[in-house]
Amino acid sequence: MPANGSSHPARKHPKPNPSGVHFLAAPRIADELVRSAAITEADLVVDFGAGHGAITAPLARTGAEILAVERDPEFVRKLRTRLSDARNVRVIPADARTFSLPRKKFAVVASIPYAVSTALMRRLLSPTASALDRAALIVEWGFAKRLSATSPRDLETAWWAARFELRLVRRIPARHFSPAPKVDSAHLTVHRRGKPDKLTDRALWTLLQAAHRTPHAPARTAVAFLGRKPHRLLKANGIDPERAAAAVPPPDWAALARQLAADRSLHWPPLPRALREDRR
Ligand SMILES: C[S@@+](CC[C@H](N)C(=O)[O-])C[C@H]1O[C@@H](n2cnc3c(N)ncnc32)[C@H](O)[C@@H]1O
Repeated sequence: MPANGSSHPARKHPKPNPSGVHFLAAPRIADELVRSAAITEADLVVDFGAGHGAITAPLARTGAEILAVERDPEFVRKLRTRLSDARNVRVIPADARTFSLPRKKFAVVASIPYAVSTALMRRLLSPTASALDRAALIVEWGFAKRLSATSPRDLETAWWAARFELRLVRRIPARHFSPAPKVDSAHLTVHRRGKPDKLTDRALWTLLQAAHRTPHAPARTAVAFLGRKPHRLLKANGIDPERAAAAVPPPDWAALARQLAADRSLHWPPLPRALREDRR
C-alpha cells in the first residue's frame, strides 16, 4: 500500500482517462465527507459511482443502510468482495441516471462522475417529489462554485438553491485522486431547506421564472405582473426593489413565495412535469 494509505497509488502526471474514473486516494477526505453528512444508523444513503468503495467503506461503518450504485461490472464484482461482511451495504449494478431513487427520505454521499453531475443533480434537486434530505458530494470545482454562488446564473440553479442550501465546504486538489484529473474538485454539501406546500412551490417557480426572464432588470419589474405595489411588497420582504432580479438570493424569493402563497386571491400556474416528478 502506498504512503497515502490508498490501495490506488496517485500518479504524478495525469494520464488520459476517457472514462472519467478518478478514485479518491485520501481516506481522510472520505471520512470528512461522511462526517459532514451526519450519517447515523437510522439513515438510508446512496453512494453513486461507488467504484472500489473509497466512500462506501466509511459509509458502511456508520451502520446506515447503504445502496452502492455502480455501472462498471468489474467494480461491482470487486466491491461485493470487499464489502462481503458489511450486511448493511447493497451493491447495485446500475446507471446513476436511471436507477430508481428511493421514495423514502434518503441522503447521498458520493464522488459523482463529472460526466453525469448535472443529470444527477437534476434528478435529485429538481422534482418536488424527490425524497432527498441531504448530500455530501465530491464534484468538479467549477460545478461546485456555480451551484453555491449567491446569485445563481440560471433559472434551474436558482430553483435548486431556493429549496436546498448548497454549500462549498472546501477545494480538493486533483492530487488526491488516482489517476489525477485535470481540474480540482470540491466538497459540496446539500441540505433541504424545508418542505414547502404545493402552492408555495408554484409561486416560487413563477417568481423565479419572472426574475430570470429579464435577469438584469430591477426586481420590481419581475413582480409587476402581480398587480401589487412592487416597491412596498419587495421592501417588506427585505428585497431591494432596484437590485437585478437574478441577483436576489433565491431564499429571499422563497420567503416572498411563502407569503404570497398564503394569499388565496392569487392563482399560480401548475409546475411543469419535470419539476413534479423524476423524469429519467
Ligand atoms: C469519480 S469515480 C468515484 C469512485 C469512488 N466512489 C471513489 O471515490 O473512489 C466515479 C465512479 O462512477 C462510476 N460511474 C461512471 N458513470 C456512472 C453512471 N452513469 N452510473 C453509475 N456509475 C457510474 C465509475 O465506474 C466510477 O467507479
